[in-house]
Amino acid sequence: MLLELSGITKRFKNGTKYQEILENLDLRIYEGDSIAIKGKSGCGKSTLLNILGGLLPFDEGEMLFKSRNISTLTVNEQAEYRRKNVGFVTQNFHLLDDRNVYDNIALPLQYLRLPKKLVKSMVESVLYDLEIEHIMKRHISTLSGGERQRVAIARAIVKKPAILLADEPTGSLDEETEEFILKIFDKLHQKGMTFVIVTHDDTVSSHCQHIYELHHKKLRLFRGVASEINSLKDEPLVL
Ligand SMILES: Nc1ncnc2c1ncn2[C@@H]1O[C@H](COP(=O)(O)OP(=O)(O)OP(=O)(O)O)[C@@H](O)[C@H]1O
Repeated sequence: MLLELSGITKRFKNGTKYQEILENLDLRIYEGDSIAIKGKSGCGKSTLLNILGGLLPFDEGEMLFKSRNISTLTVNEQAEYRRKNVGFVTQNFHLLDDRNVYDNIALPLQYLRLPKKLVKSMVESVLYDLEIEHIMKRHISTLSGGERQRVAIARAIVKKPAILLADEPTGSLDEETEEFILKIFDKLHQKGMTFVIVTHDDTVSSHCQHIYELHHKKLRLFRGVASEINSLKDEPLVL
């Protein structure tokens, strides 16, 4: 198993009160899984994605990555976990506007201190896969939304992460660009990449093996293998 969440509870402090967002949530992710997470606005999808990515601490429970307990790692060790294993595609891309496409994609590899030659060949390979070689010298600020999204995906996958986390990856794209992005995810899935996509879009989730809904602070399975989720105990299974 790649990632295992057991009994995760997450609260945010708003003023003097605590708001519980996730309660005793369980999830098992196997290598090569493609998972969609749906749910109403504000139900905690991004919170869950940030926990999976090691960006957000939680209050109770345990998260194991390849049997290693992530919650007990130091801040530096958690940063290392993210750098090495997690690719993130966020809603607003978080690209560096004043740098070109090549530099943005190369950044995660530079953080890993890989040799320049290797960085070049890895960036070129992903530029080719995402059909964005022709814009590699363009500054991010000059790109369209669809182009930015492809660059954001390229940057997330260039280091071949163990898991790719994507928050509404087709959120503001037109149909044609969405189709292209979905083909990329299909190809990545065929190559064995594991990913979790937060999405409102049924077309996007239909490309995933397992579809969960975040509902009442827990996950319930919409489509997939029921034995892979423990939190179904209290929830109806909709197939
Ligand atoms: N840092 C924070 N401090 C306090 N409250 C927060 C924080 N981050 C998120 N929340 C609250 O937690 C709840 C869940 O937020 P989250 O962004 O995870 O929802 P979501 O399901 O991703 O929503 P959307 O679909 O609208 O993007 C919301 O009520 C939000 O206001």
